[in-house]
Amino acid sequence: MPAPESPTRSRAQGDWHQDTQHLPSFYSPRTRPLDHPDSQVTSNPDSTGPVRNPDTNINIDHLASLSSVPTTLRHDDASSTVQLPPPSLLSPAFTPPATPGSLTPNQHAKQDATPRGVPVDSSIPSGGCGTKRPRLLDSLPNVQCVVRARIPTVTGTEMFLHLYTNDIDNKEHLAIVFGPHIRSQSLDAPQPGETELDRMIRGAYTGRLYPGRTTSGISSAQNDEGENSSSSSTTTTTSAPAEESQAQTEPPLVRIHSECYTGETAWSARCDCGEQLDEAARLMSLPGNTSGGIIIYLRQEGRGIGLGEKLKAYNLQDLGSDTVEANLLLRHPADARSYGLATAMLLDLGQTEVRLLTNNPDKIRAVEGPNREIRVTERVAMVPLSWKGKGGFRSREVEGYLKTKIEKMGHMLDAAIMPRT
Ligand SMILES: Nc1nc2c(ncn2[C@@H]2O[C@H](COP(=O)(O)OP(=O)(O)OP(=O)(O)O)[C@@H](O)[C@H]2O)c(=O)[nH]1
Repeated sequence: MPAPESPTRSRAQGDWHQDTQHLPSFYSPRTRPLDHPDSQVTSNPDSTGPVRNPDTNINIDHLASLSSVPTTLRHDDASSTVQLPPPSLLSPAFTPPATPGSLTPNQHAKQDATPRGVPVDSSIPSGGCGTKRPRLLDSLPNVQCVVRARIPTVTGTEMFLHLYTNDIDNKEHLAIVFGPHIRSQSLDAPQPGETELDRMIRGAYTGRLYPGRTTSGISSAQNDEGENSSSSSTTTTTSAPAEESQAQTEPPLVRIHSECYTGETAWSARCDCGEQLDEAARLMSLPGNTSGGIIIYLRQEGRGIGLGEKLKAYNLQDLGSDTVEANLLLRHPADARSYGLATAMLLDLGQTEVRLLTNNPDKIRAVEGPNREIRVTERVAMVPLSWKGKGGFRSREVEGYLKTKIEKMGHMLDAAIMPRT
């Protein structure tokens, strides 16, 4: 949310700077072979052959030993020889820098201007989304918004928090909605036998609640028809007031965000997740952004491996692996996430075109759905604030994390604009 500067996040910058001045800006921790004396990681004792990651069929032992081979580079402006991260067996092909969507726009003309995006088209190879095809489900999951509530934020902006259930997991996924015109069809659908108070309690009302309000503002015609009422999004009519049904001039800004307890709650400087969440909310709240915004907050902690496994991955990172290698060493895919729920939630919120805040090409294609139910018309890059000289934080860990995302996961961020130490 247009969240205030976290004191702890700011403090990390100073501490880090003292500790890491000697490191090159693109420093990325290297792995050690699994049999390194300092390593706590052991190769599979029961196995006589090489250990392979089930998803990638990559020989993990081989990967670890390859990663210890140094590559050297001499900076033009530095006299010391420094080591680059290891070459990767996993790197997807880079998007050529000149293709649409591959640029990293990092200048905003005015503080309150809407963020600049670049057009993308996932249907063509040169469309700025790489060439990898994510695995998609044949059909989208069913989602239901069960409750929504107004949340005034500490910066004065208001948003509506929508809580969803679905038919593929039992987690509470969220949509954080900025702007009064974006409404959930499944929430607004009248439910059999409910009263006006019931509707207001679950958030299916127009405008604002106030003490003594007695009607939800949404037509109860279908409700009155009794038994035939359904929560299906397609059969509902609502009577939203004029300001809520105003036409959108352009697609809303959308961020598909995956849960990160460490980065969002525990002040971690290992990743930029907390900053990205704050920045997405700030951009969506800018006065110049009249098309509103949606943060789809998916409960796929640790790129889908869960918090416990992510913490193990952090220990492996402290032992020298990068973020991809750590996942593979734990026998997980580099990225275990899916985005079908996000697609279904966006459709429920009435969106078929979005401007997506991301650097991740996989996300663009995946959120569009198996039949391109949604179209990502623009990509708005999430450039770390410290790269733009606009605050944020720096740490050796986050720079290694971002560098690995660029080099191994095809993230569309221009490493050349990463500030040097
Ligand atoms: N396994 C693992 N997960 C991590 C690590 N650091 C952060 N994460 C998780 O990575 C996810 C961050 O994903 P997003 O914020 O959606 O970002 P992204 O897919 O990297 O792409 P962007 O849209 O460009 O930000 C969260 O689920 C974090 O918990 C790590 O070192 N290992």
